[in-house]
Amino acid sequence: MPELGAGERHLEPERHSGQEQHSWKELPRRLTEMALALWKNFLQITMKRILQQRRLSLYNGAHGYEEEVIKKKLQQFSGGSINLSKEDNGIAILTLNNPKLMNAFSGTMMVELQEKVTELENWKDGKGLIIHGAGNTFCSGSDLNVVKEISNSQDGMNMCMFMQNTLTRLMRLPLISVALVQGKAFGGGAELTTACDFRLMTPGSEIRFVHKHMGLAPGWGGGARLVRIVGSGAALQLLGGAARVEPERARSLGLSEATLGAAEESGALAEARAWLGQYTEGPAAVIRAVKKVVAAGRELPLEVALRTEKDIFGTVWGGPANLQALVRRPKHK
Ligand SMILES: CC[C@@H](C(=O)O)C(=O)SCCNC(=O)CCNC(=O)[C@H](O)C(C)(C)COP(=O)(O)OP(=O)(O)OC[C@H]1O[C@@H](n2cnc3c(N)ncnc32)[C@H](O)[C@@H]1OP(=O)(O)O
Repeated sequence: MPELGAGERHLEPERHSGQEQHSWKELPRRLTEMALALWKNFLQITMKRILQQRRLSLYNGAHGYEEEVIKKKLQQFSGGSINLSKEDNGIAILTLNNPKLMNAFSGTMMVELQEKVTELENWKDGKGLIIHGAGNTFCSGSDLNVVKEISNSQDGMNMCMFMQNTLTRLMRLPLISVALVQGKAFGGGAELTTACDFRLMTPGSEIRFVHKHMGLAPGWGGGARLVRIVGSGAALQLLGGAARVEPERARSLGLSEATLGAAEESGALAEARAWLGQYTEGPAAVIRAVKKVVAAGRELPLEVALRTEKDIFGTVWGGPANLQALVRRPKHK
């Protein structure tokens, strides 16, 4: 062994007592436990972030999205209105009201749609929503007079982000939503139908993603949602072909749930109410919980969706409706 200088010492391999040798063997298990704990912590943080994100808009300042600036620009283009009627039975009717222009969206209608979605987010007794157009037609997309005025990149991107924010919030409302399609749902109007949970069509009505003919692709989120509704192949055909989708084809694609008997407004609305009523019968808290569970399953990664479902379950378990049912003991014949 070489001689050491003052203050130096031999670096001997550490010798361990029996107990210390035992703890080294435990190391893989302890490391696994630590890794698992870290993974669970990561998942919980991710879930919290996703849930927070879901409450925040899709776009914000980080994306160069200045909402007040955009709203001010859109409000320069007036015309038509978005009317909302919230009923005691928990069903709301939202009417796209610009019949002179086939219910095309003016700038002020885009801003009003956002305001109505905010009102619906704050309606705690809401269970269902029917969106339809005035004058026996659904919606012809953006008002082309407005489109001409905002055809520059910045304004176009701003309108795109504004409408995506609004339609994403519409899609996530804790209400079961139906687009009642009479007449034409073209361009942005077709995209609006995909932000609803269901579409019901009247005889002779048509959903058509005409974007290609406008030198465009969808911009209100309708492309992404269409893929989730009909699959990527059918979505590519409908978008690439700017295809006319009449009630029968819509049914076969799963784009529409039913073709109604009535073509005129009052009859079609009555049928749509009856159809939706099948799924909104019951306490608002329960119907809203059901929609939230499905919305989570539709959008979130499985483990996050499961934890979200657990949290939602906790809001109804032992609640008034649950306790009353336990007393009633309904027979599900
Ligand atoms: C992200 C997509 C989004 C965007 O890029 O911002 C869009 O949605 S772009 C717009 C896409 N929509 C269209 O291109 C539809 C254009 N309109 C039509 O194809 C037809 O109007 C119709 C919907 C098939 C109905 O045809 P018809 O029944 O023959 O009625 P008219 O054509 O006579 O329409 C009546 C009246 O309404 C005016 N109109 C219709 N759609 C729009 C619109 N999108 N913007 C502005 N004005 C529209 C039409 O011009 C008629 O008015 P008058 O000419 O004054 O009579």
